[in-house]
Amino acid sequence: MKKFSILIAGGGSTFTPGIVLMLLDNLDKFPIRKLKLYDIDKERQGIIAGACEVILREKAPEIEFLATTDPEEAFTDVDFVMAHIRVGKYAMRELDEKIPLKYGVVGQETCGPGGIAYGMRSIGGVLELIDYMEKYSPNAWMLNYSNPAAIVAEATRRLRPHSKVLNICDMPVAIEERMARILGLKSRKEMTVRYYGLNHFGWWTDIRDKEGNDLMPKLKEHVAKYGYVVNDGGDNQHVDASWQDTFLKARDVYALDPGTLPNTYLKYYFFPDEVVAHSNPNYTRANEVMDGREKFVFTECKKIIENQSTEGSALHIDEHASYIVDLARAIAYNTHERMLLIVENKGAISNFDPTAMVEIPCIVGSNGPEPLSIGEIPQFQKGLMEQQVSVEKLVVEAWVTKSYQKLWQALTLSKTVPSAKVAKQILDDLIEANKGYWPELH
Ligand SMILES: NC(=O)c1ccc[n+]([C@@H]2O[C@H](COP(=O)([O-])OP(=O)(O)OC[C@H]3O[C@@H](n4cnc5c(N)ncnc54)[C@H](O)[C@@H]3O)[C@@H](O)[C@H]2O)c1
Ligand SMILES: O=P(O)(O)OC[C@H]1O[C@H](O[C@H]2[C@H](O)[C@@H](O)[C@@H](O)O[C@@H]2CO)[C@H](O)[C@@H](O)[C@@H]1O
Ligand SMILES: [Mn+2]
Repeated sequence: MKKFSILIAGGGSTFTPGIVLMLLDNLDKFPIRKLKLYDIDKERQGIIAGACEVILREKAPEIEFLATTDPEEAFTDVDFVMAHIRVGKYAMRELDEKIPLKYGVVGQETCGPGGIAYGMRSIGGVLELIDYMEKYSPNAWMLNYSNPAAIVAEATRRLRPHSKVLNICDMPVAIEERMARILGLKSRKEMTVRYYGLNHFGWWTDIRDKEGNDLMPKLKEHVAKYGYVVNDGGDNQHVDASWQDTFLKARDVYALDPGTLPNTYLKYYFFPDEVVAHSNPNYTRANEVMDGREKFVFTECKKIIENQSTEGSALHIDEHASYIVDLARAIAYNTHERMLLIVENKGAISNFDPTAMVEIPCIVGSNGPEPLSIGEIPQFQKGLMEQQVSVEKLVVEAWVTKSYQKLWQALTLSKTVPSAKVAKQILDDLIEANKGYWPELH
């Protein structure tokens, strides 16, 4: 069996140890000969890498391991690049969230002005990774889950149309795991789903078991009462109260269109006033993550380094992330797995912009994804998606042409922003905050 060489780009990510543990747990399905980490922050990556080195020594000493900030060393002899970079790190996420809140607007990592600001930072970073990959390992595939995935995907479509990049998000995976729990199934893989939308902006229209039985009625009954909150508390990644609020709020999001089941992120577009009212402008999700996941992961990694052992470590396998192995296997072994990916519409949603990057089921094989046909979508979803996809396209246009005007239009068009005046105030603050990260706009 062929063994693969994997590069994790954004090696210093809080998700890296969980993903490495997950990869090691799946070696029988996806054998690895080399595992490399790449980041531009040597110090941050060094802590994660120090722990990963110990983990590998204990669990799979045969795998060659390397952490580097040198692109050539990182990207040479690689089969898959797993990309999860956060350009500007949590310090900039904090500003993305706090600046809009100053003006009474949703402050969120990937939605509204925060997502737009993050997009303007991420495009260059992700394109750079693609270029390194194509220079040093032209046969490799990039599995990209760097956010904001919608804007990044539009940028890759427009600026690197022939690159082997697959854009994917794990929010539907996390929700489907909850659905499986609600239904009493062992795994989300017992369900076959139909879903469409944009990234962090979509709906399930049909969910069946392998015999073809309709599972939507039971799920709807649950979601109408409890959203996606599950009795057993769910998974270990979403214990924070803010995530529980989001899963519960799906109940109200669902009420808007009881014919479908919604992605949790729609709450930021349907209930922005409530989201703002419940936000603390001085302590946002970025602060929660820095005080929670980041502190936890880095403390645990430092302990492992100090002890040169994982004994007693609280780091856990990121089981959610096994969708990444499914995706890599689909390419490597031509499995034809059915997965939700962010791909160019090209008529799959027949009454929607063919050039939009949409999140829909695809059959994935060695040649990449083959999107399934969705057909016509209703007026409500179509209207929402047209507005949102225009925001995403305008951001990429603004980045390419360095246009202040286009970015102002993007902010004004976002459903989360009340007026052009507020859009301009937020934009001017964001420009100041993002100096050195965004292209200079004129
Ligand atoms: N698509 C999804 O569903 C999904 C799910 C979870 C996380 N994510 C994304 O994964 C990423 C990592 O999240 P995190 O919370 O662990 O962030 P993090 O800040 O802990 O890690 C990101 C790392 O990226 C590095 N980085 C920044 N710019 C870089 C560049 N140009 N080249 C190489 N490395 C660079 C940083 O130095 C940092 O170490 C984010 O983009 C996040 O939004 C996506
Ligand atoms: O606020 P954060 O940084 O905790 O989460 C933001 C991300 O939320 C989603 O990812 C979840 C994912 O759904 C879950 O399976 C697990 O891996 O945790 C992730 C982080 O909580 C979303 O899909 C991402 O795009 C966001 O970045
Ligand atoms: Mn996501």
